[in-house]
This record gives sequence, structure tokens and C-alpha cells, in this order.
Amino acid sequence: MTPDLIAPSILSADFARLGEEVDNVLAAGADIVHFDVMDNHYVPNLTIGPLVCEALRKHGVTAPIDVHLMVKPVDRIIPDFAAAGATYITFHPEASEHIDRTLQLIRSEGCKAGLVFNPATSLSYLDYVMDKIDMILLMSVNPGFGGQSFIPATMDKLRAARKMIDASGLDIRLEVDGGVKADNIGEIKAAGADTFVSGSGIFGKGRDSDPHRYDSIIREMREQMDR
Ligand SMILES: O=C(CO)[C@@H](O)[C@H](O)COP(=O)(O)O
Ligand SMILES: [Fe+2]
Repeated sequence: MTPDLIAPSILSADFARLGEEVDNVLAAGADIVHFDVMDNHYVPNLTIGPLVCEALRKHGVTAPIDVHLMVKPVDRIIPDFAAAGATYITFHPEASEHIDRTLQLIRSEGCKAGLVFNPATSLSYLDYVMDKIDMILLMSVNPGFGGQSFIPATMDKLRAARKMIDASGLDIRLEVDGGVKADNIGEIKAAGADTFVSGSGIFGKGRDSDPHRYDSIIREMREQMDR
């Protein structure tokens, strides 16, 4: 049985106090840090690199770090993220010339490997690489920005991906990313997800110094998942 993981996307955190934000959201009960890497080439936005991942590790973050690469090309940056302390490294199949080789590269660097599926991307990319995958990430928004609305068609894709994983008998996490909130996380879990990325749904807009500001939202998400 794969335990459910809540993965706050730090894209929506207050970057002026990133270490504190990550400490607080993990202390509130979140499980894994979702680390969105954007290159303003594969997606129309630019964010963070291995330096920030390394800084979180030096700050003392011991929780898994789930690096979501929205970059093209992909391979060059993988060893740097592995050295910086990434736990999972996922990438979009459209961004790699050789998907099988990129998956093998991630594992050879000591990280868990995953493929990321945009809303319109077919799950058929999985057909010949399921044995090289530790995580399937389904985008429920088009990649590039936080704060977007969940795309309802993701639910059917989620059920299909869950069937593929169960039929494979392999230990593969099924993560959903984009527009996940307390009011839809229960339905997303029921459709088959076990790992839940939420950025604006957790960090919200407000900036305040209360170290317990994330306790209630994480608790509410758990309650919704356990219903
Ligand atoms: O990868 C991405 C966006 O491309 C996501 O991880 C977002 O950062 C999720 O943000 P919310 O939709 O939860 O606000
Ligand atoms: Fe992401």
C-alpha cells in the first residue's frame, strides 16, 4: 500500500523566506517538497535551479525533494540536481530526445525517475518504460504557472494511469499537479492518485510570520483524503 503524500509546490512560497516556509509546511505535516524548475524555453516562465535545492539541503531539509523539470533539453541538468540533493527527478517526455536513456540517467545518478504528462499528452509514452519509472506525474493544468484551475479531464486520465500501475504490479507513485485544493483532493484521491502537489492551495497569497499558518490547511487536506 503506497502511503498518501502531500507535496507543497514551493513555486507559491515566499522566496524571501524559503527555508522557513519549507520548515513550516513540513512541520505542519506535509511530506515531500515539490520543486518546480522552469527554463523559459520549454515553458514560458523562469524559476529555480540546483543551487536552491542545495541551499534547502544545507538549511537542513531532510524531507524528499521532488524535482519537476519543465526544461528542454533535460539530460544536462540531471547530474547537478542529483548532486544538489534531489530525491525524485521527473521530466516531460516531449523535452527528451531519448526518454529511456533519460530515465536510466536519473536512476544512475541515484535518484528516483518519473515522467510528467501534460493535460494533452498521451499515457502511451509509458508503454515500453514502466520498469524504469518510480513516479508518474499527471499535470492537471498546463505547465508554467501556479494558481491555475484544475482541468476536469484529468480525472479520466488519472483512472487510466491507476489501472496501468495496478496492472504492472510495480511500485510507482501516481502524482497529480496543478489546481489541487482541499475541496478537490478527496475526489482526486478517489480517482487513484497517491501524491498530491499543491502550491497556491497551501501557500495561498498571504505572507505572514505565523509559523503555524499551514497547520489547518494540511490538516484539512488530510481529512478530505481520509473521508
Ligand atoms: O508544475 C507546476 C506548474 O507548472 C505546479 O507544480 C504548480 O506550481 C502547482 O501550483 P498550484 O496549481 O497548486 O497553485
Ligand atoms: Fe510541478
